[in-house]
Amino acid sequence: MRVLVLNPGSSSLKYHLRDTACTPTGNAVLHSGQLEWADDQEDRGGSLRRVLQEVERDFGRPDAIGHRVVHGGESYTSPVSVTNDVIAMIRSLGTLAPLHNASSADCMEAAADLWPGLPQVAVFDTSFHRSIPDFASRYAVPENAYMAHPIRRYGFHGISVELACRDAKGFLAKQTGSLNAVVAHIGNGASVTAVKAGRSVDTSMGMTPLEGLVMGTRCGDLDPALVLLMLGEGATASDVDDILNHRSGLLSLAGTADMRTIAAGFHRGDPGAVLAVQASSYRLAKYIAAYAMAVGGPDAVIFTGGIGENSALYRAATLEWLRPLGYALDEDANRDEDANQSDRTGIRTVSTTASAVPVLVVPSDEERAIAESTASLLGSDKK
Ligand SMILES: Nc1ncnc2c1ncn2[C@@H]1O[C@H](COP(=O)(O)OP(=O)(O)O)[C@@H](O)[C@H]1O
Ligand SMILES: CC(=O)OP(=O)(O)O
Ligand SMILES: [Mg+2]
Repeated sequence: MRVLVLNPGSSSLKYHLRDTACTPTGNAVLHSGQLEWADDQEDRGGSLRRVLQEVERDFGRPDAIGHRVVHGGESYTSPVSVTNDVIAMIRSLGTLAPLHNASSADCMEAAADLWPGLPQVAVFDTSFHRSIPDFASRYAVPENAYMAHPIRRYGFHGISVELACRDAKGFLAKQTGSLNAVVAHIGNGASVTAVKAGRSVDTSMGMTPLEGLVMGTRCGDLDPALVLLMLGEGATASDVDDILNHRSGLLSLAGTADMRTIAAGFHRGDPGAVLAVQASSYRLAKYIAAYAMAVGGPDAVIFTGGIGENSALYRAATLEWLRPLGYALDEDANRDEDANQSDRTGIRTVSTTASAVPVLVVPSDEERAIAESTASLLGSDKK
């Protein structure tokens, strides 16, 4: 089945045309691309239509579309066929994922306009985290105070984390369902997940993708009283949203959210870049140590996502904090130039054999997982 996968991020849309019938290691990429979102909503619709038209012109109409949807709330625990009701629910959850959900709903409507009747499937980042127990997902605040949606930790990046675990399990030759891992998905958005016996038991993102790690432009964990102080000093809710979602994180510490630029600054000794690497890696190391407890001892720590896969500096800085717990980096294997040491799935080990826990780099492939889920829901995965 030829599935067009649409993966809208906060600032861009990644799209892949995949053939799910191919290859033992996964589905084949027939075409892929990325567009940067325009700020204005009208232009967004136009750029979306152009992407779909370009795919149709060069490859013909796909058999189905698979969408990555960041927030599925409490309603969606597995992939679903897209209907008008589903689109409305995804839009209503947009208050909890303002950088992502509206884009998914826009993609679904643009595709339905251009290709009426073409099957569309929504695959949710939140689904994998439905196994998190109440003691880890419940916030100690009154339930439902002022909120349209249940107050709890939903967690995100589940599509990426689930597939990284599946791939790592093959690499480590573990039995199905038996993997204990701590998975750090570090891209523009970043989160870390505790996986026990193949199921998510805790994750650093929360009710929204703002909690947890220091991200490209998002603050991650902070004292919630800071929000009250800002409001008290005259900021509006939208000012606070802009500050915490768009102007914080690495950007606020180093003046850029791009880890490549930060790494260059770090090696020059630029204080902002040094602080950004220290603060972001320290936050991740704290979570890894805590989640090692949550999973009852990990079989592996996994780095994935744009930074996790490509930044030797970020991985080395994180493991340095974890050295007192016996984690040991293999400096040669960790070098990005050594990425060709990986197996054919692109997985490689960057820790020494003496390390308390093996540390792996596993390529993130959300598009492969979404294409597979789409074909599977539509009953065509055997074709
Ligand atoms: N070679 C590299 N070295 C360091 N960082 C990199 C490299 N390539 C990409 N990145 C980082 O990966 C980030 C994007 O990751 P990605 O997972 O694609 O993000 P998202 O899906 O959240 O938009 C960029 O911010 C960039 O800093
Ligand atoms: C949930 C999230 O932050 O996604 P991304 O990393 O793709 O922006
Ligand atoms: Mg991403």
